[in-house]
Amino acid sequence: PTTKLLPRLIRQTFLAIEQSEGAGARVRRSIGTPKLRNFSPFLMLDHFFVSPGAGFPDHPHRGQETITYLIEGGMDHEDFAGNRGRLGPGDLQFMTAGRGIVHAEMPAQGEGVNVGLQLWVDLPKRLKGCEPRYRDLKAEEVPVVEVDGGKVKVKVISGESHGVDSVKDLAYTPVWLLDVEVRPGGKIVQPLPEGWNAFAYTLEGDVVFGQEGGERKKVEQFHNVVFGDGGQAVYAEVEEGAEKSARFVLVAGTPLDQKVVQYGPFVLTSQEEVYQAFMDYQTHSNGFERADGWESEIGK
Ligand SMILES: Nc1ccc(F)c(C(=O)c2c[nH]c3ncc(Cl)cc23)c1F
Ligand SMILES: [Fe+3]
Repeated sequence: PTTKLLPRLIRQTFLAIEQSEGAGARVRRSIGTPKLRNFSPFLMLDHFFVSPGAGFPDHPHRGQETITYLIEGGMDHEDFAGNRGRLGPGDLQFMTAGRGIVHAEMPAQGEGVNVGLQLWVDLPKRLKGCEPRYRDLKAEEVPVVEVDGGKVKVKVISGESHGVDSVKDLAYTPVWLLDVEVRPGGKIVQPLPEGWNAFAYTLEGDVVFGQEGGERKKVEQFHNVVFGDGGQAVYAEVEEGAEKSARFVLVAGTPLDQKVVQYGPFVLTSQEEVYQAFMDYQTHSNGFERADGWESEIGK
C-alpha cells in the first residue's frame, strides 16, 4: 500500500506575489524569482491573469520548452511560421522553442479575465538547437482518476497517478504534471519518480502537505511548495472541516546536469551562446530568419 512510501519533505514554501509582465498582463511568478532560481529543469512558473486588451505581444524564445495550461477564459497564439491556435479551459500547449520561435500569446476575444499557468522547462543542451515543435493537449484528452472514494480527482496531464497514465509524451524533458482537486476530508498519496525535482503550486483553498505523524504544513492559495529530493511520495489532504475544496498542480521533472545562462526568453548554457541568441534575433539568423518582416495578427 502507498502508505508505506517515504514522504517527500517540504524544503520551502512561499507566496507568489503578483507582478506586471508582457503588455499589461499580471503574473504570480513562483519559479524564476530570487526565492527559487536553480531548480532544474524548471526555469519559470507564471500563474497569469490577462484581461482583455492585455497580453504577450510578439516575442522570441530559444533553448527552452513552455507548457501553457489554460484554466479560465481563452488564449490565442500565433507564431512566425504561421502556426495559430486557441487554448480553452483545461487545454494545454507544449511548445518546444528549440533553436528559435517568435510568437504572440493574446487573450481570445471575450470580456472575462484569462487565467492559466505557464511553466518554462529547460531543454537538454543537445536539443537547444532543435527544430521548434508544438504538442497540443485538449481538455477532453486528459485522463482523470478518482481517488479516496471520489473525494480526490487527479487530471493526469503528464506522468502517472493511481494506475492512470497520461496519453503521450509531450515534452522532450521528462516532466510529470498533475492537476489535483481535493474535497474536504480527502487525502492523496502520490508517488513521484525518485530523485526528480518536485513542487506543488496551490491554485485554490488550503492544502495540508505531509504524512500523518510526520512533518505537516498547511499551505494557502497562491503558494509554491518546494519538496526536497528525498522520499518517494507526496502526501496531501484537505481538513475534514474545511469550507471548500482545494486545487493544486503537482509537478516533477528530471534535473539536467548543465549550466543555465538565461537572458529573458533566451536560455542557453554559456554567456557566448546567449549573446549569439540575441544577435541572431536582431539579425534574423540561425533559426530567427522568419522573424524578418513578420508581425503577428493577434498581437497588433
Ligand atoms: N516580457 C516577456 C519576455 C519573454 C516572454 F516569453 C514573455 C511571455 O510571453 C510570458 C511571460 N510569462 C508568461 N505567462 C504566460 C504567457 Cl501566455 C506568456 C508569458 C514576456 F512577457
Ligand atoms: Fe511566449
